[in-house]
Amino acid sequence: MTAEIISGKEIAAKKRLELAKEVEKLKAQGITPGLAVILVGDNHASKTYVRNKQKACHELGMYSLLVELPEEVSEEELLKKIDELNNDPVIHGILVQLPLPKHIDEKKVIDTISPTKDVDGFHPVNIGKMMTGENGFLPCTPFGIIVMLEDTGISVAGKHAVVVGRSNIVGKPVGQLLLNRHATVTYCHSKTENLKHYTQTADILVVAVGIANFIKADHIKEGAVVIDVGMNRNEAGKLCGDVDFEEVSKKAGYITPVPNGVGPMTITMLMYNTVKAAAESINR
Ligand SMILES: Nc1nc2c(c(=O)[nH]1)N[C@@H](CN(C=O)c1ccc(C(=O)N[C@@H](CCC(=O)O)C(=O)O)cc1)CN2
Repeated sequence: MTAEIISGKEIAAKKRLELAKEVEKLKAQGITPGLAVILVGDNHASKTYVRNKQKACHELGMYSLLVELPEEVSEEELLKKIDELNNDPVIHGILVQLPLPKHIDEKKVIDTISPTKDVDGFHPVNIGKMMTGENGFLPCTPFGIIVMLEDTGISVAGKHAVVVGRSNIVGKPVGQLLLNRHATVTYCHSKTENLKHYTQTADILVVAVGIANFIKADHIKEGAVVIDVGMNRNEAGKLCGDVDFEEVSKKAGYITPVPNGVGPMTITMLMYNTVKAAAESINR
């Protein structure tokens, strides 16, 4: 079997066309969705992601504000800036690009963002809402994975979904979102014994471990849906995922590539959440 490629790039482009129309409608009502991105320090990768977020805003006709703070900024100053943005009516969404320097408590920072502007979906209020299935903001990468599955016509209900990785940003929430859609979910992680025992029974396998080419063909079941959230550099410095695409794509039913798989969906769902925040601000 040769897997069908799920192109996040193509699905993201289609979703952005739909979003552009929503932005137009909001603008006709006098509201321009506005996103504030806070970048602390000069991490090269973070700068690229932030630039791409700004570009996406501009392409959709949204307002984007970049707040650049030096690596040495104090936690207090950062929290003060967030508070200012919480009270700024032209800003509907706020995100602090991660990772943050070691001297800043990430949890405190996330907790300071107003849940109504938390377009990353990382605030405990939004995480709680996700768990109970209430209306809130869903974290962008897990949300993007669900949209990719839906767009490809892959049904989740009743399927065995195995998530390898348990980060707060990807692993835990993607398992919850799959559970909310009636999958039977198994979480695996670095302490899991006999990983293959679980991955080989997965109808849907989501991998977010941060180890290049970690998942091999013998980890998966013939015809499985394989979602690769990894973003690593191989020995040659080439971008690659957590899944050995070369061999796994010969056995899987569907597979996401790296690049152009899950990655482009992350920024698209961020735009979606910002438009949603702007629309919901009308009724407050
Ligand atoms: N506040 C946040 N910080 C971080 C998040 C996040 O969702 N919110 N996620 C990641 C970084 N990230 C967005 O911020 C992100 C990473 C990768 C991509 C992407 O499109 N990747 C491309 C490849 C890019 C390349 O060539 O290097 C792909 O997979 O095709 C988008 C967003 C950590 N921080």
